[in-house]
Amino acid sequence: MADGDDGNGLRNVLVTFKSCLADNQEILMDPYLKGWKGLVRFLNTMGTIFSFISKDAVAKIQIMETFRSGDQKESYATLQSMVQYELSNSLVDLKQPGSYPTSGCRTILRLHRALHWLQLFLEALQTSEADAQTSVLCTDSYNASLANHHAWIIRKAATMAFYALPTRDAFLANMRVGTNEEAIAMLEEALPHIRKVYEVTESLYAQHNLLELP
Ligand SMILES: CCCCCCCC/C=C\CCCCCCCC(=O)N[C@@H](COP(=O)(O)O)[C@H](O)/C=C/CCCCCCCCCCCCC
Repeated sequence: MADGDDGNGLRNVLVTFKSCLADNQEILMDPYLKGWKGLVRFLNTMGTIFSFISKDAVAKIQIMETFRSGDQKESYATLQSMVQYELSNSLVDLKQPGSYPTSGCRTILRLHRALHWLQLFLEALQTSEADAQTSVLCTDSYNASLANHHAWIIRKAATMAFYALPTRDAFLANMRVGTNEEAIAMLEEALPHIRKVYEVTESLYAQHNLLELP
């Protein structure tokens, strides 16, 4: 099984985000990346039309995994230690693209924005009516989050791909956590942890003026 999925469907993937938060409120890098890997694995079950999205996510996960296995791996143990290390060593392009196009801060910012999309999408899915269209839920969540940071061509391609999403029933079944009711209950359980990870990261990035990294 790939990381982030032990064969019991999306429950284990989403619950991974619960283990991101250390006792000192820092965000642990390894479970954060493990959660993303599980999400990408789930996305890959939706069809090749989503490949361009999963490839970008995989590339970003790999950048971070390389940091986590390199000389400075301890500096990348948490999002907080990464920010501290990269800023104090001037390893981040703060205003315009330059010498550090794949800094950890920049790379995590892209995943962080995508986590906001995920939060909004899961909230919409959880509260939606049985006849709701997943493509509409996904488009609305995307437009309220990630789309604001994407070029026109990416927005167009993403919005087109969303039309290929399965019906709400098929989507919930694909999560492999039991009945629709059980899947919705699982979302309710996982969402507070995803929200918390998003909020702590948002606050960390805001505190260091990192929310608009090029
Ligand atoms: C119970 C529901 C579970 C839902 C599970 C969803 C699984 C989603 C898995 C992965 C999400 C993909 C994360 C994409 C990260 C995108 C990062 C990004 O913004 N990259 C752009 C900017 O990067 P730089 O150029 O600055 O390096 C890049 O341009 C993007 C390229 C690809 C297109 C990204 C579109 C993102 C749409 C996200 C919605 C995914 C829809 C999944 C539908 C289930």
